[in-house]
Amino acid sequence: MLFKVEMTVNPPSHLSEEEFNAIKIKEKNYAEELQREGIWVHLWRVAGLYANVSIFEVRDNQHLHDVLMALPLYPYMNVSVTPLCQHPSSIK
Ligand SMILES: O=C(O)CC1=CCC(=O)O1
Repeated sequence: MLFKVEMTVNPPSHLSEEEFNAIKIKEKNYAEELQREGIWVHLWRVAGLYANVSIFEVRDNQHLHDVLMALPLYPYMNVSVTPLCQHPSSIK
């Protein structure tokens, strides 16, 4: 199942820069692992914003939920999920 996931990061004011940077390193490692596994299929920065647009390929809704809940930055993000299906004019 394919999903578009939009994430906007809201850096918390109660963490030091060092503490927040440590979470960002964990997020990067987790994102790279999911990309290697073929789960995080696309990861794009939204120009001008601390936000991304991503495509996830997962087994089912529960799998997507588990993947997103495990994001180290999850407590500091607004996340929006949109289910995708085949477009009738797509040649893929
Ligand atoms: O910077 C972001 O958009 C949040 C994020 C997702 C994966 C990652 O490494 O950072």
